[in-house]
Amino acid sequence: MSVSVRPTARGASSPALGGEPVIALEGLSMVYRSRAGETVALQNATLSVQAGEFVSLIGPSGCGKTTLLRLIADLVQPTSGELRVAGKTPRAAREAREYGYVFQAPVLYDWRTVLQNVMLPLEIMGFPRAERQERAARLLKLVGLEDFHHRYPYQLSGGMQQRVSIARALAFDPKLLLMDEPFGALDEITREALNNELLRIWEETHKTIVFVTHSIPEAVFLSSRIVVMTPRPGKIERVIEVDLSYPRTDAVRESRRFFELTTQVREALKGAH
Ligand SMILES: Nc1ncnc2c1ncn2[C@@H]1O[C@H](COP(=O)(O)OP(=O)(O)OP(=O)(O)O)[C@@H](O)[C@H]1O
Repeated sequence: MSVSVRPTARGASSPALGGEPVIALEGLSMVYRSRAGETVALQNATLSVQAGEFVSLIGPSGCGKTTLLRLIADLVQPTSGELRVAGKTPRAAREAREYGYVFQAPVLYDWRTVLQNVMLPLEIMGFPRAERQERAARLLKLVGLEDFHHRYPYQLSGGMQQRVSIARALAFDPKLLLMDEPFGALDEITREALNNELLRIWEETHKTIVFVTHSIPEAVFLSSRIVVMTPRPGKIERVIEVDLSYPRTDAVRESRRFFELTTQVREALKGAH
């Protein structure tokens, strides 16, 4: 896979990348109905994500971040509004395997090796054996696990298991990666290491990433834009452009601008309350 150098702060100028947005939502609402009553999980959300952006969704518990990701992934259907993913309806996008999904906890099969876990979606879709192996090996190299093909999930740390999940989510080489707080359960040091890894993968593969997090520094470090959400009803409060240039290194975390941006996001979250 070739490594490309991105324009600096490409997120800040991402609309200039042009073309059809990878995700376009307009006036999107989602109301869950249960015996306990109705919950407005998302109200009148409008957002568009361009190819190659790294967009984080941040907000307090229950503000609809997972719901928004699940709507994009066609795991739930909106109550009203418009949603296009890769120019298609969410259903058509799911059927065309336009996205990969990484869950909060790694969902791996204990009885399959790392390699077999990554090959699973390809196996289900009937890819020939040689191609399955070649793709899975390439993806494991991408996530830094080329020496762990024949280990089982229980033999890996939590961070390594999430890397396997990321490799598997990329099996069909989707344009879009949806990540629901994938590093939330990890200690701070491992989390920062995986943040660095994820940015490297993003820069190498040119994916579009939508990333849910509760962590302000994580959102600022990774994103080209941060979508700040409010709870009850879940709304998009503000979208903050992150004008830090890529590639981002650990030094970025200690820069004045990083501090200013984390403060800006914190203030927006407070305002949202
Ligand atoms: N299947 C469901 N049925 C009923 N209500 C639901 C369902 N799923 C989510 N909700 C409600 O919708 C709202 C938004 O939930 P969602 O999981 O999207 O929030 P979130 O921002 O991802 O929260 P967290 O940060 O805690 O994961 C919450 O009030 C939640 O209780």
